[in-house]
Amino acid sequence: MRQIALTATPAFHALRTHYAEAKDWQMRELFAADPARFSRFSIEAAGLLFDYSKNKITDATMRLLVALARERGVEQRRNAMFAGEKINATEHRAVLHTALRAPATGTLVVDGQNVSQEVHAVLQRMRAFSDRVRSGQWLGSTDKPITDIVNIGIGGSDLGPEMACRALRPYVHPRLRMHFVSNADGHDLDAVLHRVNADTVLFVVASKTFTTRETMMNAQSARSWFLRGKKEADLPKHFVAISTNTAAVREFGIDTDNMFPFWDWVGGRYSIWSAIGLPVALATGFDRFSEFLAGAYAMDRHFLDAPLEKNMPVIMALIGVWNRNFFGSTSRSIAPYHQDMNRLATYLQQLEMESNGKRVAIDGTPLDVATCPIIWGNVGTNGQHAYFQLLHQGSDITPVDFIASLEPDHDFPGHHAVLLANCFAQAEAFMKGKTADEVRTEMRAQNTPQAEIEALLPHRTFPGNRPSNMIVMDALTPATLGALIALYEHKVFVQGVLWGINSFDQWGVEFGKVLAKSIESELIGVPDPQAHDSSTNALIARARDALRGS
Ligand SMILES: O=P(O)(O)OC[C@H]1O[C@H](O)[C@H](O)[C@@H](O)[C@@H]1O
Repeated sequence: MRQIALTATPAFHALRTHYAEAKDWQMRELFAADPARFSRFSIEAAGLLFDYSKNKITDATMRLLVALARERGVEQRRNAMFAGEKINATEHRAVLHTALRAPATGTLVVDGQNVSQEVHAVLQRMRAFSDRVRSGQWLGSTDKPITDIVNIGIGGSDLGPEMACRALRPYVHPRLRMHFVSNADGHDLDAVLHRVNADTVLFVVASKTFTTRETMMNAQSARSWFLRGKKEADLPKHFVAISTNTAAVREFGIDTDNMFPFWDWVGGRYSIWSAIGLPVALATGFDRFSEFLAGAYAMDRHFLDAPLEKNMPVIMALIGVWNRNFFGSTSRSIAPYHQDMNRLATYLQQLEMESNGKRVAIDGTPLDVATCPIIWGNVGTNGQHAYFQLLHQGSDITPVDFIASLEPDHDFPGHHAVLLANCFAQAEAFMKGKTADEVRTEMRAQNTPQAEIEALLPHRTFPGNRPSNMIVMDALTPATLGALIALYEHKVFVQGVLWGINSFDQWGVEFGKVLAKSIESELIGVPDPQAHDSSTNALIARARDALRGS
């Protein structure tokens, strides 16, 4: 079915007209004119405060943006997703990661499956298994408790569990060390295997398809390493699998009793809530994992129940579209002011860019608007000393998502006030900038000679008027982390609906994989110069020489 292009909607036209005026607004003036701006443009839900007042918006902007969301059918699409309709049209699949965090009381039937019953049956198995490992009842082949858990997976089967295990570091069991191996590069596995002992290690092989080359290779190599000093019969105590593909797990040699299933209606980048979250349950305990799910569920309820005008994911999505499609921002920087969130930006890269990095609409027609911006970032304070220069004074305007947690989980005096001060100051500085007059006054107070003041003026002024969002939580807990991730998931969903794309496929990833397969066979077998350009041929020839020599 053909759908109307975003740019053809009346709401988009109205926004274009509005933008002609908005493009010259100065946020400083907007703040000065309205003392209630913060309360007007902030929302609280599911333990998060979302302050979007430092964007170039007014009430009129928000009315037009919300009208756009209505015109694009955000509410209907949202309801269709939650109801299990096959909204992933190119793969004929439902999109039901929200069912993974819903309470056991509901019934949701998809293709004759009672989804909620199956979800909770697997959760119970995860609870039993993680309890046994954590309590030391699950013993390795020499009757010792597990000390090291090695998750082998990539993409959605790696980024979520690693991000969450790091973010929830204070909750991790003191006996357990968590490791994550994803790269086909053998150095990744090598580094981890040097740090673990075959008697006390548990490998979690995580792959939705159980065919992903990197993961299968790492799992095979881990298995061979293990069998150097152990017997096949020892494997079940040290290898478990998470997958949707039972046959492939069995073929790999993992007992399907030690397999935790999930389903094709869970996209890889949305799978942290499924059995893919097992490392999180192992590390922090099943009760904490349940709180993580409950935090996400609280955000789901908010997304379902709150009117669009006060709906955090909807507003966040609309602000993103306003910056992307009207102000032309090409990237968004993620700046968590929390060291334990140091994998968040990487996680969000997959969530956002694999979901919305598309250039055709769901009906296959080319889009005439830009879609997902480039997502990047790092923990805020470290970013300040690396790339914030560009954010303040560079030629591109990059909106920033600041994320702060008010209560620390350590007792070093002074640190947290410094951290929060930096976070809030950066957001203020992006908004306010520093005018030439302010620089002059400041430099005169430092007795700088007039000629030097004038020479340095262009370098020391800040244009400001640069947008940012601020997300604040009381503390980084399993629940607030769950709510935060669900917030971003729903934001991505709403943006997909606004742009009219399918956020749930990833055909773009396949092409390189197929080419790699044919080059791999040429590197170790017979080269086929007809198949490539001169650059690729030369690179293959060079690598063949090196591989022969090694
Ligand atoms: O879990 P797996 O089937 O091994 O897939 C791992 C990853 O592989 C692909 O590259 C997809 O683009 C990702 O969405 C997925 O998360």
